[in-house]
Amino acid sequence: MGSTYGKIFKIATFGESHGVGIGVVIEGCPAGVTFDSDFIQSELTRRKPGQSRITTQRKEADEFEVLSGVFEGKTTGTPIAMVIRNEDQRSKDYSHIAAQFRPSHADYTYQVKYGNRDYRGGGRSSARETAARVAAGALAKLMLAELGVSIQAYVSQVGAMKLEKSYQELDLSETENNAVRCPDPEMAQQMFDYIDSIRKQGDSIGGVVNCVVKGTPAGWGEPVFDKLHAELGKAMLSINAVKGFEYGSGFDGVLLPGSQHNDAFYTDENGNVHTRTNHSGGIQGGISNGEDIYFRTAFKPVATIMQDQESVDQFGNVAIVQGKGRHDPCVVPRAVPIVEAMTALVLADFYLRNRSAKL
Ligand SMILES: Cc1cc2nc3c(=O)[nH]c(=O)nc-3n(C[C@H](O)[C@H](O)[C@H](O)COP(=O)(O)O)c2cc1C
Ligand SMILES: C=C(O[C@@H]1CC(C(=O)O)=C[C@@H](OP(=O)(O)O)[C@H]1O)C(=O)O
Repeated sequence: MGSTYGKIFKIATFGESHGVGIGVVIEGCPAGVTFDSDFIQSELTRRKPGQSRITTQRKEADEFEVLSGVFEGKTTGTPIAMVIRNEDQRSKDYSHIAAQFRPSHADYTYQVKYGNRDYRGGGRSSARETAARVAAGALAKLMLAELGVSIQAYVSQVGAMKLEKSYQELDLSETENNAVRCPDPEMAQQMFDYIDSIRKQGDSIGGVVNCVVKGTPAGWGEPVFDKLHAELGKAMLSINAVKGFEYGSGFDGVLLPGSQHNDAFYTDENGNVHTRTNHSGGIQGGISNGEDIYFRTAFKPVATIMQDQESVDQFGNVAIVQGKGRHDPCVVPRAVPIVEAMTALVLADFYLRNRSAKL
């Protein structure tokens, strides 16, 4: 079983990329959440491999089976187990890394830590594991939707190609209309062509996924260690290939003096407190303030490229690792539903934790 994530709404994942399958056990999901299988399946379909020319060509249906915790379309409050069987493993692509290490993948560190690693498809280190998170995250999204919270992520950058518009200036309903998942159709086409050219060169490229959460009431989060932004950061940094996280004004916030950075409060016509700007990214002191929560997550160019690379074998001898197999030239299009799922897991957990904060 993988380490658990979450305090009340908890998940643990299991499985390897080239084993029998992968799956998730969810604990702490309240009874009575409508278990919309079609929605959960559609989220898995957004993440699955083989979606287009610019993703890995591994073909997986990623259909899930529920083993427990659901009765007559509703959660029962008992552990929910979901499993997805692997169908299209091609393990011979990995024979050469049984005793060698791909630069910047997890082969070396798993070897050092465990001494016994399933090298086929990277085993447990493969991003295939994120399908299990997406299944759990989809259920968390369903719960949050009942509370009026919605989460939307999109690709904002591929290599140096960057959307300069803020999420308020974009039509986010365009995001799912192209293979890149960039809401600006023109930019999406340029990004697609660029990723495709990188793929043809046998190389890879990184990118950024932005995420916006609407409808979070003020008061979710914890004041000290488990601050809402700290848990979001941990959730994002736990996704394969993630190198950076920033929320609200992020690193650019250092450019403004406090007089411009502070988010002035006002009360609207309905008597609700809001802020005029939102450099805080919807979080102050680790607790949501009711404004939109927004953040950015940076993904590196993936390790496995179709080129020979300098490395060593497990005895420390020089080795040239060949690039083989089916890989994502750029992960961000498929990372969008993963970012959303991890966000949903964090927020579902904080909703449940917040319920005991005051009488
Ligand atoms: C959606 C997604 C797809 C990925 N696809 C690949 C891939 O095809 N080939 C690869 O080498 N790495 C891929 N990765 C990244 C590796 O899983 C990751 O680099 C590896 O586990 C090492 O972890 P680290 O990069 O976080 O240190 C992918 C990551 C994500 C999020
Ligand atoms: C299988 C998936 O993506 C895989 C993620 C991955 C990696 O190293 O992370 C490497 C490739 O694995 P394989 O060679 O076994 O096909 C990708 O295809 C998936 O996301 O479901």
